[in-house]
Amino acid sequence: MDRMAAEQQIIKLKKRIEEESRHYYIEDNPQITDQEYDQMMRELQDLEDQWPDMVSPDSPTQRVGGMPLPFFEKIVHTTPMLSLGNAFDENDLRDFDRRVRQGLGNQSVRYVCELKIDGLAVSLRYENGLFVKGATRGDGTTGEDITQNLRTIRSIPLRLPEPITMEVRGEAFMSKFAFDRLNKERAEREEALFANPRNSAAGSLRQLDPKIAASRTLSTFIYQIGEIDGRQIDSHSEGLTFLEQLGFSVNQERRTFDEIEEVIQFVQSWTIKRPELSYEIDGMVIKVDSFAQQQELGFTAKSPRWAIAYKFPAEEAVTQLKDIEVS
Ligand SMILES: NC(=O)c1c(N)nc(OC2CCCC2)nc1O[C@@H]1CCC[C@@H]1O
Repeated sequence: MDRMAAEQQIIKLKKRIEEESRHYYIEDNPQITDQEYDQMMRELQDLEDQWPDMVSPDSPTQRVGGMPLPFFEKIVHTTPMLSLGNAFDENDLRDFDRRVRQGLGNQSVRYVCELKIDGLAVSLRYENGLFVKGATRGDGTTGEDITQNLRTIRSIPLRLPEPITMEVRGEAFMSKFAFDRLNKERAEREEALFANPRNSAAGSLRQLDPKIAASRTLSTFIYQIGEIDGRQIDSHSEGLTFLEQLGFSVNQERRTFDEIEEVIQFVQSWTIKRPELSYEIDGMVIKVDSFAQQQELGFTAKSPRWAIAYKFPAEEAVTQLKDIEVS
């Protein structure tokens, strides 16, 4: 195969692999067999070995980085990654709604209600459409640069369909199935077990060797646009739809409501349906949808006045005690 043909074939393979990855990791609906996928990856790897100058950072062969790092660099977030105030019962949600309506001088309010994914908050930076940097939340202002570990997560696009410069935030997590499988493997190797999926996701992303992170099946749900060049987005729900169009994994269980009583019904329904999910949630997040209204409401010292986390009642206390971090 001559250079021109190789270049065309590499472009074609990257496009096909990208599409199949989205079907498999984002839509959870694979269109080809694992063997066919592996075959395409092998063909791409062979071509890149023959034509090394044709390897680009967004190639799926470049997800698992090189050498383990000696330590993680610190990163200061361009905009702080906020924490959330908590609501523990329905009346706390009604109080939140009252504060919001007072703050808005009794305008009508639309809420977006989301599952609160029980994982590790991460920030992803894209420049001209390329994934360039990823960090843990840290203390909300300064996090750790875990770019090479985040690159191994298949649901994180290495390149966006448009050359956008933006930052997005979301939760990296491990599904219940992946968690059970990992602990089974660790038990067989007589290694300490992870107490829960959140700890196993955090422990996996804090591995200095990207090959270990790559061996752990991690997922993401992206839930916020940080800064973004140019584009005009007026509401949180619009932002989430935009994130989906860019190929991010965005949780589908979100709903919008105009009354807090409807939010309360929805929250109660998930308190019951929670065990059916393939991943762990520790509550719900309720946000004022309009960005103009979010701006009007502003922030307290550490969290937005326009959002609140409803925390599900803790399961029997003993499960909380087990929650001891393993390395
Ligand atoms: N864990 C979640 O599913 C989640 C979510 N669905 N939405 C947000 O919204 C952010 C942006 C505005 C304030 C918090 N945050 C979430 O988790 C955060 C990460 C750190 C504190 C909260 O747990």
